[in-house]
Amino acid sequence: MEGQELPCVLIDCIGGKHGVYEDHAEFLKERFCLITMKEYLENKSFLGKKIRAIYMWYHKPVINEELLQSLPNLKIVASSGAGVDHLDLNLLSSYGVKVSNTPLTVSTDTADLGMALMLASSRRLVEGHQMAISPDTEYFPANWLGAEVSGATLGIVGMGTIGYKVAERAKAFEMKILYHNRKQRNKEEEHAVGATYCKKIDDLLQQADFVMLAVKLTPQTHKLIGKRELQLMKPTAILINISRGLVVDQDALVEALQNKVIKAAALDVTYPEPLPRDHPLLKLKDVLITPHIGSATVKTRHLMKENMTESIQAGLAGLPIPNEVLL
Ligand SMILES: O=CC(=O)O
Repeated sequence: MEGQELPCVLIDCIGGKHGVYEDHAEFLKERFCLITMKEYLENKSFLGKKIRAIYMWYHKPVINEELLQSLPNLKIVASSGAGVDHLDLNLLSSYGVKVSNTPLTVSTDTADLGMALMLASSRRLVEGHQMAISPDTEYFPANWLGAEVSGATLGIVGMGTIGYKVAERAKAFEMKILYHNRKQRNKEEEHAVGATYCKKIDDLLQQADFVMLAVKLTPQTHKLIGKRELQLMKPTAILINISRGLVVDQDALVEALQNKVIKAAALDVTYPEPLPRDHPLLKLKDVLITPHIGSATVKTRHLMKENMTESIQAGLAGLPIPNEVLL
């Protein structure tokens, strides 16, 4: 690359709680001229014309029409993760900007986390830990009861890449697997993991001991699980959400948990994130919340960075973009 000008790529910032990891930034700097939002805002008219791609790490920087108008040479937005509900795809397309994501990279870890949430909530791991480390050493594990995962019925809502990986894992736990897809049934995959298709989500909700949400957030899945759906679930059932908070009507979930309509919930996603500290979900004993960490492992985040880099390079070279998100 010596002697050649590196393409300018906008990032939010480096380091801190939300920025691009320092070692990722080093990798990126060998390939791109990185411009942080702060640098861009200080010299908008000059840098705006130079920026050709946005490396959008966990939804940052926020892209709106004002930003798009000031980046006349923007060709591609590489977004980390699978979901693209934080992007206005129509708006980007109207500016001729392509979009990529990293769906395959995140699926294994997200499915692993789904299993971890299912096991942790059913076996009450967080409560158990609190008890084990409490000053009161006179606790009685003999009266400690959870729900069994092995052999139980798992209902997967959304058998996409992540949902399928959850099913593969659940098979090893000898679970009975039900699934519901809004659009298509995949008989081959279904057969491979021994899953049963439920045309109606209601059938799945009524039978499952664990309901795992792995759908994309779209207008059709917005608050897909509300009061009616929660009431269909067994009073012993546990709801696990590894998709997006807005797939669940959170007020209805709080009410269902308070009234023991369902047993428990394990959520990697909520709305907003994080929840306000006085939110009722944070006060309920049968709720386990993780801070949206589906893909948060060293290996996956590293692969995401590589995928995003490849997409930017392909987009700028006019080549087919790996993981291009089409409208
Ligand atoms: O939430 C994470 C993702 O969309 O991959």
